[in-house]
Amino acid sequence: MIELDALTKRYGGTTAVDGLTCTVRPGRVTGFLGPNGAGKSTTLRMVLGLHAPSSGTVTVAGRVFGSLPRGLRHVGALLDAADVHGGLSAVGHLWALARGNRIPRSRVGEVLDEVGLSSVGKRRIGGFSLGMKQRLGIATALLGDPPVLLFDEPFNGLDPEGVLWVRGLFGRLAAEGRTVFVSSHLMSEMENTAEHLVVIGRGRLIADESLTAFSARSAGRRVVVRTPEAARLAGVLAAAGAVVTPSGEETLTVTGMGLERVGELAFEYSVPLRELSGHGASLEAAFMELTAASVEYLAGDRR
Ligand SMILES: Nc1ncnc2c1ncn2[C@@H]1O[C@H](COP(=O)(O)OP(=O)(O)OP(=O)(O)O)[C@@H](O)[C@H]1O
Repeated sequence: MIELDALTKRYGGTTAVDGLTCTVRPGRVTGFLGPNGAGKSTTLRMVLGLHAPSSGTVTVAGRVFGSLPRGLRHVGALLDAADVHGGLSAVGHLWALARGNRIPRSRVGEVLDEVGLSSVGKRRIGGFSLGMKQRLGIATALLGDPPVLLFDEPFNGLDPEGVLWVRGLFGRLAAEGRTVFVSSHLMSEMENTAEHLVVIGRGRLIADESLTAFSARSAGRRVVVRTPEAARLAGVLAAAGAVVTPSGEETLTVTGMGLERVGELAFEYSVPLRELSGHGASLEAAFMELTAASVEYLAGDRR
């Protein structure tokens, strides 16, 4: 597992990662979510020992990763798919890495097969599309058959078929008992990918919970109630602190009060109901709301 303890990184006056504490567990896909500039890449670089923390610690399987020999066998990572030597072939690139990490050559063919690049293995990487580079980056991460895998924005440049394939792959890797930590700035990408979420904003932890718990929190935010006595019910609900908006002759939209309480009050005041339903914000909207205060740049500078 990956353990972050009060992990902090400062660049001059900017605090990119600010006292982050969490544990990323094996056997499930953990989504690492945050708006642009939240500190995701910086965190992943510290996990890999590429950047030293200003304070706090991060360990992989109980050890600082930089101190582990033959790194690719312990942690596989896709950070920046474009960061490859364009003059090499995919096979050449992977061979070089396999040699440096004492990984058998046979793994090169296996991982190219796994990511669907076998037929272009001998072609120069410089001619690859962004999606092909993403696949090569994933092949690189898988090369050492590591128990811990990090992926920074792996969906970038992938077509819908590619997105589905990556989701399936991550699910399989997690089911094999590996730790799979995947960053994204889009909740929609994580919705069908991750089982657990770590959400950050401006370098700070905002949420560390299952996707189910996150969904439950965002569901039922708006209650729609239909009754022939809409005006009377509106008065009762407003007096109890809800914000009530009529949306039709018999229909009210209620916020600031849960579905159960609306039902209880209607019962208490003998208001007959024809509909009582909870409507959630989309997960994307819930995520945006959660991180709104920590977005680095807002359109129109609405800060
Ligand atoms: N080498 C650096 N020098 C100075 N500031 C940096 C450096 N690297 C990152 N930062 C700053 O740290 C903050 C976090 O950046 P980081 O790239 O980790 O965020 P991110 O969540 O990965 O964003 P994105 O989704 O845009 O990739 C930003 O304000 C960024 O400008």
